[in-house]
Amino acid sequence: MPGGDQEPGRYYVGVDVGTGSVRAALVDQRGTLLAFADQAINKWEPQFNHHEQSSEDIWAACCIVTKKVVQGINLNQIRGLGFDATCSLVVLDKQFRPLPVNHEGDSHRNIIMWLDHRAVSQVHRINNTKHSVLQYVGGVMSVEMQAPKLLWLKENLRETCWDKAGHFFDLPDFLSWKATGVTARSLCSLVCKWTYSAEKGWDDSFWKMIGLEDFVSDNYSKIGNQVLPPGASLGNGLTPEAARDLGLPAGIAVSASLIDAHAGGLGVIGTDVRGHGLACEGQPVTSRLAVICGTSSCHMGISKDPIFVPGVWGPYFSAMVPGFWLNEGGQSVTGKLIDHMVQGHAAFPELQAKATARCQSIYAYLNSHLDLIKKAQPVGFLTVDLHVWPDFHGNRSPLADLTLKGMVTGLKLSQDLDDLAILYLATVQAIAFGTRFIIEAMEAAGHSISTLFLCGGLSKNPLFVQMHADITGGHGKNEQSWESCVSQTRG
Ligand SMILES: Nc1ncnc2c1ncn2[C@@H]1O[C@H](COP(=O)(O)OP(=O)(O)O)[C@@H](O)[C@H]1O
Ligand SMILES: O=C(CO)[C@H](O)[C@H](O)COP(=O)(O)O
Repeated sequence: MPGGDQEPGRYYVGVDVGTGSVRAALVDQRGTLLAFADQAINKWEPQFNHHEQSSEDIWAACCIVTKKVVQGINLNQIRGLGFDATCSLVVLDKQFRPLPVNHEGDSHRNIIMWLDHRAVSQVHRINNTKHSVLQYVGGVMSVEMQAPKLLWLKENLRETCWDKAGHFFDLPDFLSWKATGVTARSLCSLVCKWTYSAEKGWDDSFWKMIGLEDFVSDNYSKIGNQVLPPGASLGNGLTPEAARDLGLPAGIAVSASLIDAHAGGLGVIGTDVRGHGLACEGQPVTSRLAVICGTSSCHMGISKDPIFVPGVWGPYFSAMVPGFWLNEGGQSVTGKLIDHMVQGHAAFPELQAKATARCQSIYAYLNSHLDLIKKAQPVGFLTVDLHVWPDFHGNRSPLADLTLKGMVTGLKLSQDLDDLAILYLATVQAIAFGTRFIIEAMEAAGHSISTLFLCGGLSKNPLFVQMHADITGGHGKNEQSWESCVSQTRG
């Protein structure tokens, strides 16, 4: 029986909502993974830089994967359920029905996704205020945070959305509300994406200064005036309605949520490394950097005292590890960029056909193709005259410049599979240099990092992991002192 020694098994269900899919895991009381399921979710891009999703669609996917992982177990032994998700903005009316976040008036699409860059004018105006809350987001607010998106809705969809809205949720908090009926928000989402302070709460002057005084006058009821630490038990647990949807018994404990990157960071940063000869063994946990790499990459470093890193989000108190400050560096597109480069190349159909013939993923095929063409030289040398600048969706950290664009130099007229493989390698290397750039900024501000812990979909790619180890390893230090571990807690 899963989970069992002599004592009856106790089970826990975790639901992870990424950008491209929803995953559920069933674990026992020791954290052993017993079952896993995933389900793709829909995304819409009605205009360039507008990215939308549907909260109903995402909830339905959560129900499908949860039902799958609990198949065949005694449901009465399930003790808890928790959610993490991307920090996308969910909009509901006063009766908790979806509202459109688009000009088409399609209320099914009621989520502005985290990577949506529609609120450029709004975020420039917010940054021009130089308000003191901006110190806690790296000095510059990102267009991917919630305040500029809310202002965009007020300025662009006043009648169809803003005036009717009753609730604006971060997606992780939407999911815990949907499961329990409790509208309390997680400290994780409010601190990291909404300018809430763990110590001082909301800052009225910020919302008034940016033209969203509406929230102050109704005591923040639409964006959250009850805040709980991640992991806190919500209300009376799973409601009968949500229990029916998910195929679980009513009343199971449901915890306040985490943002997906923070759940991944929490999952890997405390890893027991004894006996692996890693640089961080016996060192404080603050010498570790969790890198959560999926559609994007998030670089999570913690400290005992607040550290202000220009262009790196935070410091956020208790937003990931209780009692520690968090700095969060990030690259807005990494997995998405690799997919974009590979799928857009003229040799992509040939790659697909060859990978399928060998029953391999395209990335496993590309990695073995690079091994073949590198001959005796190290694989990294294949890109001596081909270089990629990876900011195709702006630079989240440490430049904090959403206007930046991508670049490729060194292109030739040929477009065969060798060219595709080398372009893929150059893209992976560029992303790894981006990580190094972020670490350098964090170290210049006071962090001291010796070991990277990778998780997420890209950590399944050995080339991605190796390039991160090689490229961050020489970073002004003893070459031997840097290492990368891979721990797959997600995806
Ligand atoms: N086995 C693999 N090898 C290489 N890349 C992978 C593999 N599995 C997933 N990926 C890449 O990881 C990214 C998705 O990671 P994931 O953690 O699922 O993302 P998200 O949480 O954003 O939905 C995609 O770009 C995908 O191509
Ligand atoms: O901003 C975030 C975390 O702070 C987003 O949730 C994240 O970048 C999207 O995550 P993923 O790449 O795993 O889908």
